[in-house]
Amino acid sequence: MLLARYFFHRLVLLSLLVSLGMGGLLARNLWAMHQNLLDNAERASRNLSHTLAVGLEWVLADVDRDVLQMRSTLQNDGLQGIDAQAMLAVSGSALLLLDAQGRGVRDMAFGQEQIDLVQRDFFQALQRQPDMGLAIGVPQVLVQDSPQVLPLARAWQQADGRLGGVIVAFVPLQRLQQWVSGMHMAPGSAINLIRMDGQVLLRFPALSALPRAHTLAGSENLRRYTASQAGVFTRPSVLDGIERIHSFEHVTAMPLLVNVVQARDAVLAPWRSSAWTLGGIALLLFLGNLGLALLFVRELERRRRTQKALQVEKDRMQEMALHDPLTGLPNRTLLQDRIEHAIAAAQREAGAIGLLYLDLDGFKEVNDRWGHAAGDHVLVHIARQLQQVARMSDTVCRLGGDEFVLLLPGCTLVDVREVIIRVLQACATPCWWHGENLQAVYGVSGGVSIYPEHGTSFAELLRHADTALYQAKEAGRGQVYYFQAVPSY
Ligand SMILES: Nc1nc2c(ncn2[C@@H]2O[C@H](COP(=O)(O)OP(=O)(O)OP(=O)(O)O)[C@@H](O)[C@H]2O)c(=O)[nH]1
Repeated sequence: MLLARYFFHRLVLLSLLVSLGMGGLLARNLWAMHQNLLDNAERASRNLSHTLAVGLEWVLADVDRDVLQMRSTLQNDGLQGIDAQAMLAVSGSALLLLDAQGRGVRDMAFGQEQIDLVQRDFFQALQRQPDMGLAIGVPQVLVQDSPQVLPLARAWQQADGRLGGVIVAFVPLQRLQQWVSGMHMAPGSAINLIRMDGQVLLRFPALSALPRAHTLAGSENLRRYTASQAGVFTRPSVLDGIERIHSFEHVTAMPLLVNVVQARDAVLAPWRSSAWTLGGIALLLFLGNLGLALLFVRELERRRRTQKALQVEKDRMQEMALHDPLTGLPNRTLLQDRIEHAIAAAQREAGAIGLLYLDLDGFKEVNDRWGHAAGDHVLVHIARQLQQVARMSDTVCRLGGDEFVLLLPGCTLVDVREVIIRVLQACATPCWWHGENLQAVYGVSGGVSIYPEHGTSFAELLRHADTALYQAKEAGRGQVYYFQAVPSY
């Protein structure tokens, strides 16, 4: 409950607000870092895929030029136009001429005329659709124990339009691999060479789990790859479902594209560790801040309580200093203060003040017969009676012992008579003590002085009222005298 009250203290709320502000700022910066990292990764991937696409185009277009050159010779001059020298590929790749049945007609690399490639994917594709242009096969081994090659093939047609055969160039895979082999790839990142139909031709670094005929055909990723010349997007990979940043670019004039994929998790790994560290520090600062604010508020509360207790004590002391502890009536000190204020007011307004000095008769006997407690009871009873007859502006005071004073501002010599009657009646009311009426034993005598007739100061008025009281007692008790010993009732 107390903690809940502390919690809603302005200081704590302020500290929460400051902490929230700082937290917001930190979150904003972390978010900016996060976005920067992704942007940088995208930019780096885009640059890399662009460089690779341009480089591949440069190499493969060279090879394709050789193929095109041979096709034009074949179509113009037929087979006899091909001599050994003419078949030397300028690009340095091996060239092979297949007849319409996929058998080797002439080759510059292997010197094998009996080679049969009818089952190879590129040959079958061209056989089905001779006008498809450049066909690119999956990396393959041409003859046993030779290194893997990437086939680039085109059909040539005879004068009558029939398929004359296929010219195929083999680009050693090693030649392509050596470009990328020096690159350092982060975990989960890869470079892929993909045919437009979705067939993955090459992947670096090679995945041991990569299926031989891994194809993206029919996937959303392939749809995006083929929808534009180049681009970047983030999606799970087809192969393993890991979320990756995909940057791709088409190899100009080839049914090929290059993509660079980076695992989003790996890209964000350094950010994540910074975020945890900064988040942890921010949380500690937040808790520290909150803790300090709570401690501070608790200290403030403690001081406030102490001050309140001190004030209560001070008020109590003041009350004790100005009031009678038995009856709670103002004491002599407060009476003096009130009279002086009343005199000042009366002087300003030419008003009057009555002072009625009362002393119980036979009070000692009450004490003697029934004990001090009974005496106290009588004193409290008289105090209450006097308070009841007094007006709001009057002051009933206990001077000490069995002496009471009534300060009656605005009360003239004429008015005081009525007050005296009421006071004497009030004091005559029964005062019961264990079934006995103590009032049968005591009575009351009084003396009156009036401002300004009988005095203009507290001391003078009190003294004269006391004198009148003395005279009343002398005259036989149970009566009230005005000063100058004129009996009033
Ligand atoms: N119970 C009680 N008695 C008190 C207190 N203060 C003074 N007294 C007693 O009050 C009495 C006052 O004395 P007196 O005024 O001579 O008593 P009295 O019998 O009224 O005499 P007269 O005034 O001459 O009629 C004394 O016995 C005091 O001890 C008090 O606070 N409580």
